[in-house]
Amino acid sequence: MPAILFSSLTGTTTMVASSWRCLLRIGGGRPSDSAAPTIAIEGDRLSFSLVSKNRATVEILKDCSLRVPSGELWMLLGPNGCGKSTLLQVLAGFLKPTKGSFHVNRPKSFVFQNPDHQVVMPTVEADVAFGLGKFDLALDEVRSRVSKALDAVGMLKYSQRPIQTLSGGQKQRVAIAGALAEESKVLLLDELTTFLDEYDQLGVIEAVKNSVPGNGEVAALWVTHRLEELKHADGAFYMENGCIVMHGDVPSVVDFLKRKQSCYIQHFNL
Ligand SMILES: Nc1ncnc2c1ncn2[C@@H]1O[C@H](COP(=O)(O)OP(=O)(O)OP(=O)(O)O)[C@@H](O)[C@H]1O
Repeated sequence: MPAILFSSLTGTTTMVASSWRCLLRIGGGRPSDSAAPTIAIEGDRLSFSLVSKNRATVEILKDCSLRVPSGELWMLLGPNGCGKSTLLQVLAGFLKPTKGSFHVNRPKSFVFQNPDHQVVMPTVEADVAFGLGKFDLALDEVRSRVSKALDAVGMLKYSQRPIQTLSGGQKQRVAIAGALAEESKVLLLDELTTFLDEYDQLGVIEAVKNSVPGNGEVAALWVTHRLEELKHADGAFYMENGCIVMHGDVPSVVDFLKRKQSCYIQHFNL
């Protein structure tokens, strides 16, 4: 653990925060030396069910198949309650699918919706360095990774700032920087902009776009209900009632959604 960065912490704080952070950065082992496959996220006929209190089986995901290539940002769209977050949690490994299989390149990181659930350390720099403690890196390497990651999300000039003075969007960007510092190959992003104002939304979108450079190894799957964010993606999946009913490049998905909207308007004679 980089002692200089964490000198203000007590051992107790570090231990508690460390076990908590395991939830965010999943499988943070060293990246594999083998060449990364072209597909970073792959799900094959994933289903997920729960048994309700009255012992009825509730199907939340039904036969969901998806593929996200390395170097691309894809969005997962759909109405409230259609299963987007559940699918993301299955891909993160938080939930075990009832049927189907999946592969997600590692290390993979999950960034939660609430910015206050992302950050655990007193300063920006310490928070980004936090997950690197397990790698036994030289201090120069830690510093270099932290600076590079903060630069990618546009937060380098805030490196010494106390975390609690940041806006929600800035906290999200610090969380993304933490994942990049660990050289995460996959970012699973759950409705990052829900609690943010317009300015912070744009900052987070820019941060994600910089983190997923076109020909790079990092892929991201972003759950959103904001259609205006679609224009930043390389492609999207559209879900309804637990199923992926459409996927494709952004123009095809936009066209599909416009046609859906106009059918709806005609149906209800609006
Ligand atoms: N633990 C649970 N017990 C019972 N039902 C659940 C549970 N988790 C999710 N659900 C149900 O599964 C469905 C899908 O939930 P999920 O949160 O994945 O949807 P979502 O598309 O992400 O919704 P939103 O856009 O509102 O966040 C919802 O109907 C939800 O109520």
